[in-house]
Amino acid sequence: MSVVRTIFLQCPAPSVSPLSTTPFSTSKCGSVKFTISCSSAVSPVTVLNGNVDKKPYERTEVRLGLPSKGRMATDTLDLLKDCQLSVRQVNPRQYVAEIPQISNLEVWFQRPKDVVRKLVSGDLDLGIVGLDIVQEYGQAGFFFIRSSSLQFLWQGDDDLILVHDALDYGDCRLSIAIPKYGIFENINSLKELAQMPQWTPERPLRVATGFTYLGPKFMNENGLKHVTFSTADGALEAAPAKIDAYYIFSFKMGIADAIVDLVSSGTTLRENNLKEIEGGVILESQAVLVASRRSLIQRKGVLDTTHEMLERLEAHLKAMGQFTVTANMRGSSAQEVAERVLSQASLSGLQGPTVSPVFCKRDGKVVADYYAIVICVPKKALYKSVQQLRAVRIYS
Ligand SMILES: Nc1ncnc2c1ncn2[C@@H]1O[C@H](COP(=O)(O)OP(=O)(O)OP(=O)(O)O)[C@@H](O)[C@H]1O
Ligand SMILES: O=P(O)(O)OC[C@H]1O[C@H](OP(=O)(O)OP(=O)(O)O)[C@H](O)[C@@H]1O
Ligand SMILES: [Mg+2]
Repeated sequence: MSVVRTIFLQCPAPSVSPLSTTPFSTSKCGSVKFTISCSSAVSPVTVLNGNVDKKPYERTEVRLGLPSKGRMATDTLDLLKDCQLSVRQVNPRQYVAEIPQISNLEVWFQRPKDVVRKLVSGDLDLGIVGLDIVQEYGQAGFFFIRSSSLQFLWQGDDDLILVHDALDYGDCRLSIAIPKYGIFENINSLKELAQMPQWTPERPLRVATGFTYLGPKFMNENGLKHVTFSTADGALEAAPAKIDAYYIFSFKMGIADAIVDLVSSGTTLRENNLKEIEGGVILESQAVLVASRRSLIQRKGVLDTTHEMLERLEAHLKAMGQFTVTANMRGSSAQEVAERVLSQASLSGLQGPTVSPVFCKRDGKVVADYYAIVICVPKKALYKSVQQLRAVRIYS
């Protein structure tokens, strides 16, 4: 198994900063006004989610947070299983499990947002969640790595490290959506939405969202003035069980003009007569492996565990993207068959093909009229490659 990404940490004597805390909500984001539709008034209280003990670093085990429920839960366990990292949960009702292949690793099942909060608080060292959740709840800052190698020099002050930013499931986007009807009928871009004369300080654009950090931040960065936000927190307890229901409820009640929510197939938007607009995608998201920066630097075993996981994930994801195509082809020699295959544009970059004679007995003699060729092609090139193999009469 080859190491595709390696982590190389080189840091000056690290300083231990005080425990980070996660604010309950963003009360202001630039000039965008932000309101919360909870029944009780929200004062600027700091709510600790995680270890309030000042010595979280005394534990010796490495902790990995995984989604306890929701659409990411099963897919995450399946991915780990495919990487020979099966999670052993002694009792499905228990929130702590283990991965026997990695010693000293404890798995904690948590809601996705709590995985991120606990990474920031120091209760977890590693986690697998959607990028949307990392950006929304790890807002203290994270270090984004987007290279085929994780070799980096330590810099910055960020709490979270994106160790793997594309685990290939949980694909969705965080998007602004508006009604297809009424005053929005001819509005098809963020620019047009921003320029609507309807929005004033007295009558702002009202946006319902569960993304109370990313939503206002995006509006602010894109120069949308006169916007207020309401969130489902609190309202959820009152009646609707689903956040979608809260949005629809908000439209029906006339208390929201737009939403900021996750979209994948677009079915939910279509069913509710809503549409996305040009320039309204806030974030493209998929499952990621994220780590606490402090744990990577300070806690014994975290770096090794991260290496091990990364190596297995990379090997699996790389293999998933490759297909082996085997075909028999008539030819006069292995060399001639190989030349024919490599004459095709989309096959010529291959390191292969592997060509082997296929023997049969004719007139008492063992002969090889056919050759078996094996090529390895990326998933994206599969269709084209098969077409090109057909073009050289591979299946004669
Ligand atoms: N429609 C979707 N298609 C694909 N991935 C999605 C979709 N909706 C959400 N996701 C991804 O799955 C993650 C978990 O979403 P899920 O709906 O399971 O949990 P949740 O709504 O955050 O749960 P809860 O609010 O109950 O804790 C999201 O953070 C996102 O990354
Ligand atoms: O584009 P689509 O494929 O229709 O998916 C989008 C829906 O998926 C998510 O909701 P989810 O089903 O997770 O329910 P939730 O509101 O309870 O989180 C999201 O909040 C959207 O409502
Ligand atoms: Mg959801």
